[in-house]
Formats: sequence, structure tokens, C-alpha cells
Amino acid sequence: MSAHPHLPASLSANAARVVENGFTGPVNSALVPRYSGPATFALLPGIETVEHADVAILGAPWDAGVSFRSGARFGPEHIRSASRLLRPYNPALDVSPFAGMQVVDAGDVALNPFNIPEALGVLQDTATSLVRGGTSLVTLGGDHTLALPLLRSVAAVHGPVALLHFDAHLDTWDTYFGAEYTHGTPFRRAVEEGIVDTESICHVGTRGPLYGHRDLEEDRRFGFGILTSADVFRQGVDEIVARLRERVGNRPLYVSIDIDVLDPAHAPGTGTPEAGGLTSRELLEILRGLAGLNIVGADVVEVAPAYDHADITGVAASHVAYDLVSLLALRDGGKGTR
Ligand SMILES: N=C(N)NCCCC(=O)O
Ligand SMILES: [Zn+2]
Ligand SMILES: [Zn+2]
Repeated sequence: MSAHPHLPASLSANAARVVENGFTGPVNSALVPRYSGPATFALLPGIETVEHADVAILGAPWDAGVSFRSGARFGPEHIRSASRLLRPYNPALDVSPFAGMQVVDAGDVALNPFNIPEALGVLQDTATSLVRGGTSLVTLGGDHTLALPLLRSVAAVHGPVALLHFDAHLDTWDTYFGAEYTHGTPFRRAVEEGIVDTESICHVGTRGPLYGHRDLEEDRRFGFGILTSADVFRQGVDEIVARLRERVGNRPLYVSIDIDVLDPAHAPGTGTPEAGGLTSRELLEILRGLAGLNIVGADVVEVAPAYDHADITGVAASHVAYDLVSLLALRDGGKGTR
């Protein structure tokens, strides 16, 4: 029913939503064409329309931390636009993620593009208050600098977390031009701050030239394991999944996904592309192999639409985010229903 009875009913059509088990789901694409209306993630309801959200998609449009091509500030809107085509049942994990818990789009955080410490502080405070209120976040970046305040927010509630970091890059460098908070340095800061459990941190998909062998030595000293892109190719998805599951165990787990972990053929729309990456099929299958782990938060970062073609990167990122939400639905044996 329309909240504005004097308006034509067709203008209220966006109110037609799928409701299952008392959870408000996406706009009903059998009644409203999925390309019309506002592009919330997967056409989900806004956070302001529900009393409690179990999971929220949070936009973090900010890219003041990049070292090469800029433009990841437009990542959230691009991923949301591509996500219009997502459907409510995920056959790969046999779950309907929006039908067993309340999933919403929390919109974008307003982040100062000219003041890095202020932006990181605002994201940290926003994320912490949501996480403390019982809402798990899948954050859409934005550049990878943002993983640091997001890790701080989960650590504030859960203590030091396990970290699976999917990326072409290590992102454990020390500084760029003397700056500590950049997209190449978040995980070094996270180790220094003691917010990750160094028994269970691992990079996946690493590749490409480094500044020197020392990069790898320092990274190992911090406690990181590395499963390179070549390891994924040579060992295969099942072996990689087994090694990741063993490393993480039942610890609270944060999953950070830099879209440049994908080969530029699968994700051209990113700022620091490296040849020889994962296929989107490999990444999605590795993620699905994490089902049942105690995931407490995740991000998908570094989508820079200006370099995208035919939405290749936007589609990949939206499916990655959808599988992350599905994994959240399957925690604790799965509140999610079919
Ligand atoms: N894409 C991320 N997060 N980091 C890349 C940093 C690579 C560099 O400038 O050396
Ligand atoms: Zn990267
Ligand atoms: Zn990165």
C-alpha cells in the first residue's frame, strides 16, 4: 500500500518487497523491474527501514590512500549498480541469505577526502557502533586503507581476529612518502596495533614485483602466511581451502578482499593491477570453501569503475559481496534458510 495515497500507485512500486520469515528482503523483481528505482545492494531495504539489522552492506566511498590510479571512491555505487541482478537464492551454498536474517544496505559513510586520520576515525566509529549493536558488516570500498579502521572495529568487540587477506599485494609495507596510513600499509599497522591474531593471518593470491626480498622477510616476521596466485593454480582450490581452514580454526575471522586479487582480465577496474591473478571462479570457490567459519566482518575494496569495461569488475565484486553475505548467513551451522 502506498504511504502517499494521492500519488499514482505505480510510483510506489518500489515498496513491493520480498518478505520471508518476517525478514524484509529485496525489491520484488517480478513486480518491479530490477533496473528501476534506487540501487541499494541487491535491492535490499535501507537500514533506516528496519528495527534491527543482522548484516549490513556499508559503502565507504573514499580513495585518499592510493599510490597509483585513483577512483575507488566510486566503487560502492558501481558495485551496487551491478548488484541489481543478484537473486535471493544462492545455489552454490544452498542458502537464501536474505530469508534467515535481516540484511540491509546501510548506505555510505561520509568520509573526508582531504583528511586521512579524520576519515579513518569516522569509519572506525561508525563501524564500531554498528558491530557493537550486533550488526555484521560487509563494507564496499573505497581503497584498502579502510581495512585498518574496519579491523579495529571488529577487534573492539571480538578481540584480535584471524585475517584472510585476498590481494595481489602484501599491503604490509611501512610508509609511502612518509605516510603511515595508505592502501599499501594497513596490515602492517594492524599487526603493530595488536588487532589481528598473528597465529592466523594469511595472504591469498599474492603476486607481482616487490620492492625487494626484504618485503617478504618482514611480512613473514609479522606472522603472515602466503598462498600465492601460483599456489592457487598449482595446488587447486580444495587444497587452498583446507590450508586456510586449518590456519583459521574457529577463531573470529575477518575477510578482506582487494578486487585486484583477480586477474586484470577478471577485474580491470582497479587502481594497481598485476598480471597472473585468480579467476573470479577460483575466488568464489575459495570463499565458498570457508562456509561454517566464524566470520565477523568482511570488505571488498579497490573497485575503480573508471577502468572497468562492461561492468566486469562490478559484477565480480557484487558476486563476491553476495557470497560473503551468504557465508554470514551460514555461521553457527546456518540461520539462513533455503
Ligand atoms: N592495491 C593495494 N591495496 N595496494 C597496492 C600498493 C602497491 C604499491 O603502490 O606499491
Ligand atoms: Zn592490491
Ligand atoms: Zn590491497
